[in-house]
Amino acid sequence: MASDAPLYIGFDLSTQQLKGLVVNSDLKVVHVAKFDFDADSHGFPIKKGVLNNEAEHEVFAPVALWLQALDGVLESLRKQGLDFSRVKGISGAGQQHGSVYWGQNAESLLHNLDSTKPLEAQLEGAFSHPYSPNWQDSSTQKECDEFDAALGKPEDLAQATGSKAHHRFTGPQILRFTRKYPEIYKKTSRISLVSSFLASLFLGHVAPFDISDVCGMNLWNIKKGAYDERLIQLCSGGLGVEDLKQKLGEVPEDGGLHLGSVHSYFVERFGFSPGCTVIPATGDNPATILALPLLPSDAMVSLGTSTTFLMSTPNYKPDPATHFFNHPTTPGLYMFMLCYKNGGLAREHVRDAINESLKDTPAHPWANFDKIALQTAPLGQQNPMSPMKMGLFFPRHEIVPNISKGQWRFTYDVNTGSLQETADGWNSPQDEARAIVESQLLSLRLRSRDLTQSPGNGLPSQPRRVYLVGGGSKNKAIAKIAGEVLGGVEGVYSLDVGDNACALGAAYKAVWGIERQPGQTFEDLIGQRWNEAEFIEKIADGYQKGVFEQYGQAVEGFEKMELQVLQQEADKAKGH
Ligand SMILES: Nc1ncnc2c1ncn2[C@@H]1O[C@H](COP(=O)(O)OP(=O)(O)O)[C@@H](O)[C@H]1O
Ligand SMILES: O=C(CO)[C@@H](O)[C@H](O)COP(=O)(O)O
Repeated sequence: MASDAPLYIGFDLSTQQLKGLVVNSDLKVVHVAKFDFDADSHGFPIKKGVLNNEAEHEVFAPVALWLQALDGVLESLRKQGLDFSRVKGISGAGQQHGSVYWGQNAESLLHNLDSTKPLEAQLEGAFSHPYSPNWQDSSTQKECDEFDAALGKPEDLAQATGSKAHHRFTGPQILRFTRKYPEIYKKTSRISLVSSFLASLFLGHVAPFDISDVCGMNLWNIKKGAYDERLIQLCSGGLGVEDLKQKLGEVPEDGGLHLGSVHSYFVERFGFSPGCTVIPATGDNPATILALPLLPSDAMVSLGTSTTFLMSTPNYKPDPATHFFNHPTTPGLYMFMLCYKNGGLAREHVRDAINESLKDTPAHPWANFDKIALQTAPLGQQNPMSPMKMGLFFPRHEIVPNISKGQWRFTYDVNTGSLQETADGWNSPQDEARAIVESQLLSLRLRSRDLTQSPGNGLPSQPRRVYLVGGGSKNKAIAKIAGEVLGGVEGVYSLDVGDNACALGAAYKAVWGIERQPGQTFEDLIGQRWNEAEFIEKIADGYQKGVFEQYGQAVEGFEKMELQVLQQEADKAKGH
């Protein structure tokens, strides 16, 4: 490839780090840089990228941290020798739902960036509020109840916006903000999502929301393609409907839109070409499905801080337990998503408990966890007559099911259908290595079973392929169990970029935005350039007759277990 051939950057501003990944027009990765918030930042008392106010169930991140991270990633790419003048397009991905509150002087500070100074030094004053509510926040139960009731029932909100109300969704978060900080809200000039915040930095003015990421707000009526007036009215908290609309701004439909050229700050400081174009940044989950030409029969499981299950589908079938978003690039397609707060960090708790109980912290911290998970029989069953062990492991308040933090252990007798809450027969924490992975995967299987179809030949409904991405996708033990629980006629795959799928999807979005022919879809352009043999690897078997059916029976017990815990929690709340 010529030494002046075009390059494209995708950024991933997630919970625990910012990544920047550079690809060429052939979709090959040429640079990756990472800024780990806990390890690489200075001046912020964060843990796992966030701050907590336990008393109010708040979780939030300092916005200035992200500025420091962007300075760091760009410097790191420069050190790697990236020729910024070859970069033709920039796009990005942001952790979903988080909101950034810009102050009155934001546009002028963004416009007048001084290329001799880092971003953090000159934009700290651009925000009316220094923190962005994080997706792990659960402070908005009251506001969620109001959103769920605003159109009738939670089902009606899901039908309109793709999701029932969720603590982390931006609409309920903004409503709480109007109540907790009315004066700051009034002084806020614009509200960005984390994705549009990222695009704003490169553009040098506040960027519009992305057509997919806007669906994570409980404000956007997906079928109408417009904000829902009743929800905007509620969200404004009585502080002005038109004012809120102005703070939110327009939402362009085209995910490949040319938002404008990169700001001169980046041209002067890093040597970007003045013609380098900014393409809308989207949510981290929508970006993840752009990391490969995903077929509607495929499933992706993102094992990041959160666990998410993603499918691309032409069928809009909202349900209060799931999420639908506009597809980030392709009108007429939707993205189906399940999201769990208790993903990577919950598995880490079990991993650490096992290492502690063995008084052994191996060089590879997952070694004991993996070994024990693989040595344990599916569902801890010694033989088909013995009861299945299953549990819920929630160090944080979970999203689906909506259950507060806690840990529950059960046994389930398939032959009698009897379910018992008991730790008898459990060897903790050892048994929990397999049980936590199974628990997370059984929840995915339970909630996605209506979207999968039989691949033919009399086989049961299941995905064609399961693609694992995110930090946990490196883990072969988890991959093996994923194939056993979820199936996948062609197997379980990982991308050769490992945990960088989200940044890769953002970079591909930039390639498509710049190089597409008129009317050419993302799937068509990426499909033509995609080199399957080079880009993905089969890491585990998928469907295995016998064990898949065994987990099918476990799903029944798992559903019962969730309902029982939900009921117990509801009774506890009523003081029974
Ligand atoms: N070998 C591994 N096995 C299991 N989980 C892992 C492994 N390596 C990393 N992880 C998990 O990956 C998570 C981070 O995933 P990543 O996708 O990089 O983060 P983010 O959610 O910030 O995008 C961590 O919480 C960690 O538990
Ligand atoms: O809340 C959601 C999706 O609804 C999360 O998936 C966030 O988007 C953060 O993701 P990661 O940091 O785990 O990638």
